[in-house]
Amino acid sequence: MTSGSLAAAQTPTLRTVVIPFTQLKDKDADLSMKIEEGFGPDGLGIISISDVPGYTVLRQNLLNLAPILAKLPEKVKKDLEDPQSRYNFGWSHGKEKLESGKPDLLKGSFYANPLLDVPTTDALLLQRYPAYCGSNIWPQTALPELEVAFKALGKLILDVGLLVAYHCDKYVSNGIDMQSNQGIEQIVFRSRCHKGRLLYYFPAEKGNDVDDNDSMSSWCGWHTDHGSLTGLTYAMFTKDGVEIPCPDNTAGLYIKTRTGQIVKVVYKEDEIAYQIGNITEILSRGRLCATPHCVRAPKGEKATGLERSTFAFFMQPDWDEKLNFPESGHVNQELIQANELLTFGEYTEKLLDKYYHLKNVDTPATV
Ligand SMILES: O=C(O)CCC(=O)C(=O)O
Ligand SMILES: [Fe+2]
Repeated sequence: MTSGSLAAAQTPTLRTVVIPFTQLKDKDADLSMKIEEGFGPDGLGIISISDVPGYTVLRQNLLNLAPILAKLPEKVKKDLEDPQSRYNFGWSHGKEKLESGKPDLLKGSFYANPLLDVPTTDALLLQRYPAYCGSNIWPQTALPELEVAFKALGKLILDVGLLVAYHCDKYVSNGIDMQSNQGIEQIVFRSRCHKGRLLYYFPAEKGNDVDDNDSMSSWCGWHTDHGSLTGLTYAMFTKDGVEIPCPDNTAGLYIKTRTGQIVKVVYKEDEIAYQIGNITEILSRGRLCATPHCVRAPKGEKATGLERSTFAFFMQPDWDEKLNFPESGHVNQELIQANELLTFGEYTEKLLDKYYHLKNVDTPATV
């Protein structure tokens, strides 16, 4: 056994904190214990919502399309690319970099705003914030079902996410003075630049493990998401397009807890998982913590031909949202002067200026 697989074998597998939808939609319910257990300073960093009406079918409808999209002719996929937005809209394959610095050919992504096809036509804004303000590109002839399925699932994950955000705000405002319109719920509700990402992890070829360094983050590198809140589906594993249960239980999503322990997290197929992004950690003054996570590829014989499809929905503030940054004690605070009022777009721009070399290190649509 190599050191990497030894580490995986010793890594505990933990269940997410689960909130049934009926409780979540009750605005009078006191979910503070669960929010703290999931997102608080000692929390695991992930909460899943069970029994969301209509979710199972919408998940299947979209995830089934990921392998079909990835196998469209190269020419068709090329027409779905958008270099202007640095591949933050439409099809993206091999445009991002892995932790090793090599181009990421392991997965293909399709990005779109599930709520707005054209968030703005302002040329200056488009030039300044192409990753946020760009327009959707749908495969209208090659795969017309994609637009319908993407928008339907995205809308549902956002609606449930707004309820999660409501309960997060209730928990946070219990401890600190927060202006009512500065909560996550309002920020997410007002935004015009949400981003959905349909992910397809290509299968390993026989005898050619994707995981040459045997690391935990072999399929998707360690990162925290940049925005407010991320919704995640349970991934679908397929072989030759036919759904199968994942044959390697060390493959999947891993999280680094607040104490630095790495755990594999599991949730059920019909649950929607939510994680906290960096901006929420900053605005909540650390009461809700961003979630470091990565994805481990399956290994060995069993991995041959195994494909993984999933969907992430990045709920992020509008580019124009003025953010009330705390004076101190948060990540990236060196970028912000005391009492400086920055919009989310300006803040992202500063991050990109400072960390340009990190741009596209496996965190597209997140910075
Ligand atoms: O593939 C996954 O399950 C997670 C992907 C992810 O973390 C991301 O796209 O930010
Ligand atoms: Fe992520």
